[in-house]
Amino acid sequence: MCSHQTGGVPPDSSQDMVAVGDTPNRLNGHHGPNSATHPPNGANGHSSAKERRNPYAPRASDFLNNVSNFKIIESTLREGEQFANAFFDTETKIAIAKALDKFGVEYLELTSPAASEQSRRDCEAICKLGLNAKILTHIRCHMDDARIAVETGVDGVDVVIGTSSFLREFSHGKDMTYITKAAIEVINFVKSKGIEVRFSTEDSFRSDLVDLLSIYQTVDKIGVDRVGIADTVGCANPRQVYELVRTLRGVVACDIEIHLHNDTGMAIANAYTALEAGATHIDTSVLGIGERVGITPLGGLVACLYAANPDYVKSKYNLGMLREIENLVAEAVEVNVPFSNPITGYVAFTHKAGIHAKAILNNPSTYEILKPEDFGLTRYVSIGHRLTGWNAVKSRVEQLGLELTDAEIKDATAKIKELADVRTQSMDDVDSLLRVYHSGIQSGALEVGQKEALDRLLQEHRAAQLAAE
Ligand SMILES: CC(=O)SCCNC(=O)CCNC(=O)[C@H](O)C(C)(C)COP(=O)(O)OP(=O)(O)OC[C@H]1O[C@@H](n2cnc3c(N)ncnc32)[C@H](O)[C@@H]1OP(=O)(O)O
Ligand SMILES: O=C(O)CCC(=O)C(=O)O
Ligand SMILES: [Zn+2]
Repeated sequence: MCSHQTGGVPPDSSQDMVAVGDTPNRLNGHHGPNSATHPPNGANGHSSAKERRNPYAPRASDFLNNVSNFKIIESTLREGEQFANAFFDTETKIAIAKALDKFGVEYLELTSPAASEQSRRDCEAICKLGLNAKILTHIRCHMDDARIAVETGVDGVDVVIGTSSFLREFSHGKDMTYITKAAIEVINFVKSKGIEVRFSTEDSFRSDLVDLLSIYQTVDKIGVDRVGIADTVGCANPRQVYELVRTLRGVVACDIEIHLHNDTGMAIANAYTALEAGATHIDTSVLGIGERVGITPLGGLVACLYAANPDYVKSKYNLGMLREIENLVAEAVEVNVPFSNPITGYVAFTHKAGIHAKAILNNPSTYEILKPEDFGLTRYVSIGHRLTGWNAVKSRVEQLGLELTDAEIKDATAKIKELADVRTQSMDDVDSLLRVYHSGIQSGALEVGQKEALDRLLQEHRAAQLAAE
């Protein structure tokens, strides 16, 4: 495992690619009329929703749909602590809790105070921080745990018990009659303390539907604040999630939370679908950490819901903090942010192929559904490779303040490709080539198509550089 990472910044960003939006000063040049840094459509070049209506875009019109009306129950400090690499000392827990609170999640779920004496003390300490987020703790459906939980100062208690035949037989060994009785007792007890209570069935998607609906109906009638569905083994697909949540929505009046494991890579899609079907609360953890491969990742869920309704997501959460939070947690559990992570993966906003680069430079909406600037991040266009095109090179020529005709730029592009067929060219390599090409043209030492003359100029340039070093 590696220890440190820097999500959101391509590793060689200074080497072989250019940040679109770099200042003229830094690039030692000016912006021409078709400058790559000033796409034509609006401030950031993204078209407005009205301008480009997509018939397949998410619809919020369905009366059950909560895609633009949900709350996040952030469980890094509970489910996340179940991640194989996790050990959070008090200081780290507090740092994570504060960061998530600043980000704007509505709830923080903490490890059961019954787990250990330090867990109980940490739970109390986080309750005393006076955060905006409501603090929940997560317990077994048992009075012993409930008694400890309500003394910690939490705003609510999340109660869970397995209902699938697997867990009834091999975990707690209790039948539905016992489970229902225990649920009623624990819920009434927590309610009597004047705090929120949620009841959840573990392994819901491998439980009997009649059992599930029956127990949810019972706890709803006695005034539980929320019921929870859990895809504990990550076996559910979006259609199954939609059907179960929608069915439950017709049976209970209280809020519906969903907890989704990512064993088959479905956790984000399933969370989205659950909201479409009427779920109100989604469990997340930073980077998805949790048991095995974990649960719905906070960043991935935010990306998905931002794509559906950017204004709503921007109004709720401090999106510029996402990278910092992921780095904080990644460091705490000694993992890297994955290269392909939504939003913060180091290539999340890097465009490479010439066809993409041209369109992106004209209007970023062509190949981007998320605006990097909304997350405090930067878009990059990679140039020094064999898939480059003259439009990307032209944008660099303009950023460098060089004056070349289109024919000359195409000629220089051919040279970049030739060199990049041998090895990827760093940004410095590209810049040197363009400067040498430009001065060759200016001095009359070079004309379009004079390959050998260009090779000679480049060799002279390299020799001069070596001598200077
Ligand atoms: C799917 C999930 O992630 S659920 C949340 C998981 N979280 C945790 O496990 C929190 C950390 N856990 C712990 O610290 C410990 O497991 C404790 C303190 C909860 C219990 O520890 P122990 O008493 O030593 O029991 P152990 O962990 O070996 O077994 C779990 C016990 O809880 C019972 N149990 C399991 N799930 C539940 C439940 N949802 N409700 C009530 N009892 C349960 C089991 O039957 C078993 O009881 P037993 O002592 O009669 O055998
Ligand atoms: O309490 C819940 O809803 C979920 C518990 C859990 O972590 C799981 O079932 O995977
Ligand atoms: Zn879980």
